Amino acid sequence: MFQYHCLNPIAEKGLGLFNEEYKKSEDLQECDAVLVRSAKMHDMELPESVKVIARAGAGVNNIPVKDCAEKGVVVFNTPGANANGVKELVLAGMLLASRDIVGGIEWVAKEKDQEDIDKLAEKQKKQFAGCEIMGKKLGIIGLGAIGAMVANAASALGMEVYGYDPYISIDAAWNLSRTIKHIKSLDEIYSQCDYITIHVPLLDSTKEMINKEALDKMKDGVVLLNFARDLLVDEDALIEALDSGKVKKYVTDFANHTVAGHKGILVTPHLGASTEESEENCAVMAVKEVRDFLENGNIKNSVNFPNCDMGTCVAVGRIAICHKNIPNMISQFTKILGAEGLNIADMTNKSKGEYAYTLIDLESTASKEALDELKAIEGVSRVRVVK
Ligand SMILES: NC(=O)c1ccc[n+]([C@@H]2O[C@H](COP(=O)([O-])OP(=O)(O)OC[C@H]3O[C@@H](n4cnc5c(N)ncnc54)[C@H](O)[C@@H]3O)[C@@H](O)[C@H]2O)c1
Ligand SMILES: O=C(O)CC[C@@H](O)C(=O)O
Repeated sequence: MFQYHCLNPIAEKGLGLFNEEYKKSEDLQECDAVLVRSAKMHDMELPESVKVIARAGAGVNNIPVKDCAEKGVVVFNTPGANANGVKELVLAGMLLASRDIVGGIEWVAKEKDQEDIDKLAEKQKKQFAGCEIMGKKLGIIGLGAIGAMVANAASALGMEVYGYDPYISIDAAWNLSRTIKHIKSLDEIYSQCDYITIHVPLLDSTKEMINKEALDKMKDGVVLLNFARDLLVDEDALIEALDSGKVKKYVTDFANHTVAGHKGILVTPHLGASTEESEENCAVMAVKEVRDFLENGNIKNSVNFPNCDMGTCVAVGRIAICHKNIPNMISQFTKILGAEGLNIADMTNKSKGEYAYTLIDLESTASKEALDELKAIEGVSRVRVVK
């Protein structure tokens, strides 16, 4: 029996995929798995029982990913599962920034009791007029799941799309429309584009990448959209650029005291992935990842351990070892198992950066002593009997 705990509400369509072998628990103690959306986990004390965290979403900046790797806790996310939801809101954001739709709707609501509201509307509407996005230049920073979808959709709407992503995956590149201009320098995006949208993860290297220097290089009257993370933008510098007229509108999905209520800023309350479809897609993917990991030891879409798949175990036993990616680990594992007369039926070892993962199928059951010896190897963070 496995236990899981949800730190945020997770769509029932996903949780329904847990079978009778799983129990939802109201507290973390004794849990094998944690499911999370945006809850901040950096200061959370995780019990030793937690082996896996699944982020039902893309960004993992709310999770101490490296600390988890050190403790042998595998962290998953759900790449692409909410990308369409975000893409649609980005398109809406561009339209809201281009036409004063919000101002117009608010005006009608305010004047609703005017007898001649229809005539008044025709007179007043010029104050809400705007511009079209067709023919405008859109710069996209980050062409992953969301950026690539935004690029293709904006291109289909007649925008001239400039894309910048020095680390683009082959899959994302294949999915991009041929109309997207491949841009190799951010300066070109800044100097050419009327709209700029950012779709990169929040990392030390991307924090405040949109700063005063970047803003100064942008075209006068640029519209900036941020549906990725607020800390990617130096929002004090942004406010200055807005107040000076350099930036026409800032559309952000992240409410905070700097942006909320400020003229020229449209703020949504982190709604990018808040659609029925995205919430369900993320929950379904997260639960499948957790189940395959807990039941088979397989890893797919982890952000701190490598992909590793040995299917369902048909041997007598399977053990999973989280460890450092350093020399001499496999030989130490096989020495301990060999000394106990355990024959290895199958084995996989994969690495990702500093960390590695080994799955070993055995023709007989490993003793507690052998497991303890494996755990005691320097660089091993967790040994788990999967079967
Ligand atoms: N508003 C929301 O509700 C919401 C929903 C989903 C994701 N997000 C945010 O959006 C981000 C992107 O999501 P995604 O699903 O597209 O992720 P993704 O991993 O598919 O794409 C990120 C892309 O950014 C690129 N990148 C990384 N560093 C870069 C840099 N310095 N310059 C240019 N490109 C760089 C990567 O190569 C990758 O292609 C997430 O990390 C998350 O923070 C927000
Ligand atoms: O769970 C959410 O609503 C937001 C998810 C989003 O920020 C993400 O990074 O995927």
